[in-house]
Amino acid sequence: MTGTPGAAATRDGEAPERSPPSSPSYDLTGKVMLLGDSGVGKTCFLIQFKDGAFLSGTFIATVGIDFRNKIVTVDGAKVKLQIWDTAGQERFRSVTHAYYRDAQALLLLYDITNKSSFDNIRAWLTEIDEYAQRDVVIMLLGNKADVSSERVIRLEDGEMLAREYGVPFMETSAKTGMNVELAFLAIAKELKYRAGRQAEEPGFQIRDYVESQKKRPGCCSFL
Ligand SMILES: Nc1nc2c(ncn2[C@@H]2O[C@H](COP(=O)(O)OP(=O)(O)OP(=O)(O)O)[C@@H](O)[C@H]2O)c(=O)[nH]1
Repeated sequence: MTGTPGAAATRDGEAPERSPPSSPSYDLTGKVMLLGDSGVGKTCFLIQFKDGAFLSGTFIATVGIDFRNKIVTVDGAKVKLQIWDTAGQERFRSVTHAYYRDAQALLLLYDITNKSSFDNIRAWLTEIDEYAQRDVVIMLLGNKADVSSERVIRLEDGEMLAREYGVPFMETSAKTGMNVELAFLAIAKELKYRAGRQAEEPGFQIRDYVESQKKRPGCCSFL
């Protein structure tokens, strides 16, 4: 929601590229980018994860790029996630392209109440193919699952698209918090698995993990 074009904000009072301190309070770090059309809820998704709060009211589009850090614990390891919130508006694309190559994971959001945000997912995936690392972790998220009365994209449509591209998928709500933490935890688990991967180890499968953990819209009392 805030930021300066072409420059990374330092909201946490910490420069994003600064080297870790001599005895870091985490075991590994990972860069995660939030992508998707303007208004799908990327900033709210990040704030819900970081602060457990939902920003309602006037929509203020992100300018350029912004970031927040959060440390999560997975399987006994502390993973510091450096999360980049990008501007969805077309005019900021050249700014965000520069950040793709450093990202280990991408959360690609559409809005279940906005058909064009879903239709544009293919274009986002083409862009990812062009600018991101080959082995980047991608997760597709259908956000605003709390607004069932305005839904235009069915759960099955999201599932089908994700299957086509071989990526994990969930519907989420930055408002209620549904599946928000799970999305980041799954990414952190995948990054931890990759960092310590042993040839003989049975592989961690992020899609299986997400399928086993996710909540479906309407399933839960907090919706
Ligand atoms: N009901 C509901 N509203 C949401 C949700 N997430 C975001 N919103 C609303 O959607 C609007 C856009 O949210 P943002 O998080 O600013 O969208 P964005 O994707 O960051 O937009 P850009 O910064 O332009 O890329 C705001 O009015 C939010 O309050 C959600 O899960 N449920």
